[in-house]
Amino acid sequence: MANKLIREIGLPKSIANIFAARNIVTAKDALSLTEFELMELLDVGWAEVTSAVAHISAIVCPPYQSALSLMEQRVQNEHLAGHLPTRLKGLDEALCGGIPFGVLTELVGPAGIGKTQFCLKLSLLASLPSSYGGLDGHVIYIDVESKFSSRRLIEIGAKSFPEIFLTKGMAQKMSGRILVWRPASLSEFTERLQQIKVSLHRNEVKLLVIDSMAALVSGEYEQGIPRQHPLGWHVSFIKSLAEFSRIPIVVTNQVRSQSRDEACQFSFQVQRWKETKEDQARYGSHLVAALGVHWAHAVTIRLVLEAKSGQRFLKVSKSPISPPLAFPFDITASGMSLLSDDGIDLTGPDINAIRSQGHSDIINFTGESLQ
Ligand SMILES: Nc1ncnc2c1ncn2[C@@H]1O[C@H](COP(=O)(O)OP(=O)(O)OP(=O)(O)O)[C@@H](O)[C@H]1O
Repeated sequence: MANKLIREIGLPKSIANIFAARNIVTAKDALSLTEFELMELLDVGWAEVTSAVAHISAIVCPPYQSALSLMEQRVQNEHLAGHLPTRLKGLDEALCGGIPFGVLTELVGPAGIGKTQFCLKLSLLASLPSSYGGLDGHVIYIDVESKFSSRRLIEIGAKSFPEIFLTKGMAQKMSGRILVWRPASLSEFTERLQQIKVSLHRNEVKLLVIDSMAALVSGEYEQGIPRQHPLGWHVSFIKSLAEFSRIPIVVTNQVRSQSRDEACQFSFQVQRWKETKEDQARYGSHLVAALGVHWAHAVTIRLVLEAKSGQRFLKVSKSPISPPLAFPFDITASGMSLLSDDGIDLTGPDINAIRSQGHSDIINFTGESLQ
């Protein structure tokens, strides 16, 4: 605004020419001087100077906006704040439409519980034509652990959307929209992330998946909690990327055992540690998300995938719009499916607990491994 050119802001030509002749080009140049200085410099009267300054100020100052007009703008922009439906009815209802645009959604859970399966399905849904309820866009899938399986992707597509995937050429078209990138190191990831805004725009990307964020720093936590968060910069950058690009960003996070040091760094926390141990005994969980508190604050939605008594559960553990809920689920050839769309209410430590009870019985998929 301050750099607006004086010749373009509708001053009477006679006075605009005098400003130009004295090399006062922008609104900022003019408003940096007092009226008296302007009178002296331009060699014009008080009335002309004050009227010109008032005109320049009125043009460059952002106008007041009423609360009503701000609300109207918000309603108008609501289409930008959309959702990617997961097609898991209970979850979509809880999240008021699905995975929201413009924020980070995290999937956390033990190995083999189904995080990648969920990400594959979301990628397909984002690439699907809008006539089929998709976002009709590209997906950038950052496959940190080389777990992405194109055969499994096509299998989920063919079983979930046979009308599209069994049409000639469509499987190629859909999978061609999913751009997979495997960073070799954290530094390569960091470098590429800095340029990703351009890729998101150029490729009309409608979903960004990072599977998994924790794997980028695997080993960092083995010696206890690091002093500085190794992904501190990335957390802020990815969050701002979601806000800037208005697309859903889904990241996976792994689990690790909670250490005693972590639960009671100070003497007053010893009681808390005892309670934690009791909760762990009661809830059968000693697992926490691999990336710590700093990361947890950055995510808007946390979905915990866990195993309890040999059954998989998907929990909405953090959401600004949904109460904490749990849905039993299964993984079939068509991907994840909820066994019930009625969420079970969660309270207390149950909300954040990450269990892996009877986990080994359910992750052992005996079918052909798809790469
Ligand atoms: N075709 C299929 N049919 C049924 N279940 C399958 C099929 N393919 C994979 N699974 C299930 O998905 C599980 C693997 O899930 P996934 O790879 O998403 O785990 P993850 O949570 O991403 O694990 P990690 O943290 O190790 O990456 C398998 O253990 C199996 O139970």
